[in-house]
Amino acid sequence: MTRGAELVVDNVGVTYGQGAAAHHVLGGLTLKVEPGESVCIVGPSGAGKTTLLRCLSGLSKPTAGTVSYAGQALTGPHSDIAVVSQDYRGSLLPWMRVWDNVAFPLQGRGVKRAQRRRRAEECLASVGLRDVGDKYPWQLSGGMQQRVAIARGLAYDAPVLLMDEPFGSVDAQSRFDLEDLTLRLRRELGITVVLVTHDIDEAVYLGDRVIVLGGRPTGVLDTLTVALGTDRDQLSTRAEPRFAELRTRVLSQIRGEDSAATPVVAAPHKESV
Ligand SMILES: Nc1ncnc2c1ncn2[C@@H]1O[C@H](COP(=O)(O)OP(=O)(O)OP(=O)(O)O)[C@@H](O)[C@H]1O
Repeated sequence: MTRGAELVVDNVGVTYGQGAAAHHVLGGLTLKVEPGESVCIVGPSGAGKTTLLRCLSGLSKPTAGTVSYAGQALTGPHSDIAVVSQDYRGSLLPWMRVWDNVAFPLQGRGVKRAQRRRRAEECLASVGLRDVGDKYPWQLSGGMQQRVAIARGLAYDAPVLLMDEPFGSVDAQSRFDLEDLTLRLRRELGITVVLVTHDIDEAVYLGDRVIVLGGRPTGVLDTLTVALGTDRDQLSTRAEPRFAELRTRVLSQIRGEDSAATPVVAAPHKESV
C-alpha cells in the first residue's frame, strides 16, 4: 500500500543574497522521489540539505527551476507534506499538553476538540507512546519528545514525511529505536519518507536510495540503490557486506568533497559528516 504522489525537483537552483554577496547554494539539482519511497539525503555540512528540504516542503521557493508534487509546482506548504525537524525542543509548544501539540495542525482545519484528541491519541499510539497525552512536552525524555514531534507529523495523515536530521539530538539507543520506528511507520502507513542526515550508516539503514549531494554549487553527486530488503534489523542488516560496501562508497565521496573544500581536515572519529 503506497499513498501520495511523486515529488520532482527539476533543475533547482537556490541563491542567497545578491550581487557580489550572492551565494549560489544549489545549482541544477534534479531528483525524483516515488510514492512510498524512503530517500535519504547526505552531503557535506553547508551543502544545502536543509535548503533542499525547505524547497521540498514548499516553505522556500527556489531561485531557479521547480519543485512539483503530483504534477503541480509547489508554491507553498502542501497538506500532503509534513515536516519533522531536529529541533523538537523548539517545535513543541511547552505550555500545551502533549496531545494538544500533536493535534495542533488540525486546529487550523477546524477539526473539533474531541476528534482532535482522538486523532492525537491514535498518532501517539502509533509512535509507541500511550498515556502521555495529558503530560507537557518538558515532562518527557528527549527521545519521547522526538516521538511526539513525529506523531504531530502524522496527525495530518500526510502521505509524505520530510525529516531534517530528526534524530541528531537524542542518545544512541533512542536513535536506533526512532530509526526502527520510521521503518515501521513507512511500512505500515505506506508513506514517503525523505530524510536528511549526517549519519551515513543511518542513511543506508533507512533508505531505499541514498542521494549524495556535492559540488559547487551543490548538485546530485551520486544516487545509490540500497538493495537490503524491507525487513531491516539494527544488528544483522548493519553486519551485511553490502551494507559495508554502500557506506564506504558514500563516505569516500563525502570525504572527497570535504577535502576539496578545505585542504587540512582532521581525521573523523566516526563515520558521520
Ligand atoms: N536564509 C539564509 N540566508 C543566507 N544564507 C543561508 C540561509 N540559509 C542557509 N544559508 C547558507 O546556505 C548554505 C547551505 O545551508 P544549509 O543549512 O541548507 O546546509 P546543510 O547542508 O543543511 O548544512 P548542515 O549539514 O551543516 O546542517 C550555508 O552556507 C548557509 O550558511
